[in-house]
Amino acid sequence: MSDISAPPVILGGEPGSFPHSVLAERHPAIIQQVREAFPYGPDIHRRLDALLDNCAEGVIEPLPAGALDRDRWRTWGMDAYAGRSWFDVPWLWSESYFYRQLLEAVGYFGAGAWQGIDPFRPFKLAELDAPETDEELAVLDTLADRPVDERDRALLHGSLWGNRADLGFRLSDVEAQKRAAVPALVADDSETLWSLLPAADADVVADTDTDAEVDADADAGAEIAAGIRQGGAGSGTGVLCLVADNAGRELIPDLLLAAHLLAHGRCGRVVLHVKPYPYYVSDATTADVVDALRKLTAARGAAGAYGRRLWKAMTDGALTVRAHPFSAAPLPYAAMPGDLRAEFAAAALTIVKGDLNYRRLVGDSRWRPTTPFTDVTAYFPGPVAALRTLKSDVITGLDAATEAALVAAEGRRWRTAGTHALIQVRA
Ligand SMILES: O=P(O)(O)OC[C@H]1O[C@](O)(CO)[C@@H](O)[C@@H]1O
Repeated sequence: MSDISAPPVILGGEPGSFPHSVLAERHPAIIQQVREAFPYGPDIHRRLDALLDNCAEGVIEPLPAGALDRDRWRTWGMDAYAGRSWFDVPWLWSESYFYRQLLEAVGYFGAGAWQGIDPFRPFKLAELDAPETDEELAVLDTLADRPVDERDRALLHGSLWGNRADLGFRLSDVEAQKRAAVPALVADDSETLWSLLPAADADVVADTDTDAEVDADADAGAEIAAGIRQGGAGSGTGVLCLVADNAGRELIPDLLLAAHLLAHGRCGRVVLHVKPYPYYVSDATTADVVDALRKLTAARGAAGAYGRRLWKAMTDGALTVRAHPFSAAPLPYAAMPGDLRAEFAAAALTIVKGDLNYRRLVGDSRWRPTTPFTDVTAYFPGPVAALRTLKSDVITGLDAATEAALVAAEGRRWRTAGTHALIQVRA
């Protein structure tokens, strides 16, 4: 193993740096958006004001004595960081704690009327209902009769590029969606990824049924069951852990990929890891999975067929949703607890989605970009793949020529603009 002694962790304190802008500009903007999205009463407005002041000038305050997860946050570093500036502690920690404090302010965990009300839900639903989402779903009809390896690639890339759909990112960077994505990946280990899963059963019929076919089927239940039997036709019995990132336009392609892998026997079961509570604006929770499935099942054409198949997969256990508390921890995955470690160890492959999960996977440190990804993820208990669009400074696993070309063309911008993407795998 080459040099993996971790370089300094990224802090948010350097004015002009990307992390600093997230703490100083994005977080106040998010407070404002949330405030405007609900008719909260005066108490919540006061608490949001206090959080706004606290983020700008104050020091990190501990969670209130009655908070149910207070002890957990103490083990995650709250005692060490309370009393210090938001800008002086690890950025991963302060950014994560901001979302926990925002939920505190809006009464998400309280005993009152706002308990359990996701402050980001209006933004997530608006995205799910956007015409762009329907356009993306309609593309599935054109894939239905393509060879399976073409569908493999299309659905993997759909899941990868779905990671551009990140509401927190767009809140602070309204131009983000307009910038063209650069299709060439900065690292592409997709062949290794496919090699970790049993070969697709090529005899399996296309995993999409058109509405016409569904209508022709007198018994919709039989159609759904047939879809699942197709899923059983391949040879894969292994578990695929899919560590989700954003809801809506990222989660839908993630679910489509899961359905495709199940349908072609490339795994026997998918465990979808989501956040236990609203986080980083658009991160997916169980409620968001249900919304995405409803969206799919209500769609026409191939998308609807995928939706029905996924719904059935959930009810019969082929697709399970998991909301482990550590999924919203302010810590790298290297610090994961034993039960989660055992789950990932037992999986044939864990696919980790998105920028935040990448930061947690490799450690939110100032790595040299050419530090091997396989070295920094050597601690991970099983084969792991990262699918990520680049939205923060951390990067590993580049070859020197790629790094040099990116720097020559864009300076540091390629790291945070959300225009580049990667697929990295440690087998
Ligand atoms: O939804 P994603 O891909 O995890 O992106 C969220 C990322 O956005 C950021 O806020 C930076 O843009 C990071 O802090 C975080 O890693």
